[in-house]
Amino acid sequence: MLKSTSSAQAAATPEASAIHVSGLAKRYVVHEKEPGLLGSLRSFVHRQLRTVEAVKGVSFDLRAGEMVGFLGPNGAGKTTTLKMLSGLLYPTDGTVRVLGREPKRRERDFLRSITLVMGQKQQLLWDLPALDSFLVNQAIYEISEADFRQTMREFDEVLDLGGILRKQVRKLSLGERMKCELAAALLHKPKVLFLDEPTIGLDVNMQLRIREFVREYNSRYAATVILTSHYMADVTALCQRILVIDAGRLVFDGALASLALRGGAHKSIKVQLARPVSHDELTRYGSVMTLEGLHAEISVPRAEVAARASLLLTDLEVADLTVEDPPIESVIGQLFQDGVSAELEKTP
Ligand SMILES: Nc1ncnc2c1ncn2[C@@H]1O[C@H](COP(=O)(O)OP(=O)(O)OP(=O)(O)O)[C@@H](O)[C@H]1O
Repeated sequence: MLKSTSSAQAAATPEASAIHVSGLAKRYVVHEKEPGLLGSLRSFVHRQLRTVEAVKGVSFDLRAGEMVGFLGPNGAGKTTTLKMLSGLLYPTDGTVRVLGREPKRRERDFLRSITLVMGQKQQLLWDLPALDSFLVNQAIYEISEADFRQTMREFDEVLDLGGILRKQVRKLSLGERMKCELAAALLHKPKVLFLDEPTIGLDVNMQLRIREFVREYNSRYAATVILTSHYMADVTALCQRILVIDAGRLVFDGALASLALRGGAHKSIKVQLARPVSHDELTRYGSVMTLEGLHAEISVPRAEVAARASLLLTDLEVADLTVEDPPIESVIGQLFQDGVSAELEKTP
């Protein structure tokens, strides 16, 4: 697994970690059945079982107050890992400690100090106003009336909950519901947050609002946060360190910047042309990523950016030219495409 030096230096020792994970593994045994009645009968007589290795020997340590992005393609093992960290699933193998406790024991103190928010699952009661679910949580977590009011005021400042708390949850928009879900999950002021796709399906403004809320909560309460998101903007806005998991294995643990640099052996030259140029013509300067009308994006080796840009400016009529790092999602996408996990496993 690849570790960037900066993160290795910053990494917590197991004893001092808010979250300590070592050799964590989860295997699911899946019952497989052919479709149809015949399949059901066959499976009744002879059960076909298959083992899915969802998480394979994952290890990392997080310091208290650290906010880490947990990335990986679909089915990589992110949700399974978060469920093990929050005690919803028993690990098949390995050690997990969250604030010194073993999640699978689901001890009272442990449950009071964590929260798991899953963007795709809802915890609020569907037919009741969100406020009713908040009151249920107030009772469950034994939050005093004064603390409850104070927390509601704080959350309202960032999330603007005013007009929506008394509406039936099923009548809320997705964004409004997500704001309430987050607030309800954090009412008891947990010290550790597992956020699984908290912004999924939300528009850009609402994503910003949720991000702002998470940032504010993290800085106000020094909470440790693990965040999964398919929106890289969430991760780049909130996390300096990222963990990348692929096919159940941790393939990168380090600074976001160093991953961008590692994957970014290329840069993008974006040009606005003054007159149309053919695709073939542009390939002389690099690999043409897009060409739409007079706008083109060309990927060039990092070391040759200056030379290629100056050639472009000399040869063609250019109205505007900018040089940019490729977006981090394309860097990560490229890493997976190149079969990087196999390659990185060999990296000491
Ligand atoms: N309850 C289950 N029983 C059997 N297999 C499961 C179960 N839950 C997850 N899996 C399998 O484990 C693997 C990891 O799934 P997981 O949900 O952890 O991935 P993920 O990284 O969260 O994916 P996504 O980004 O799509 O949510 C997948 O192959 C999935 O099919």
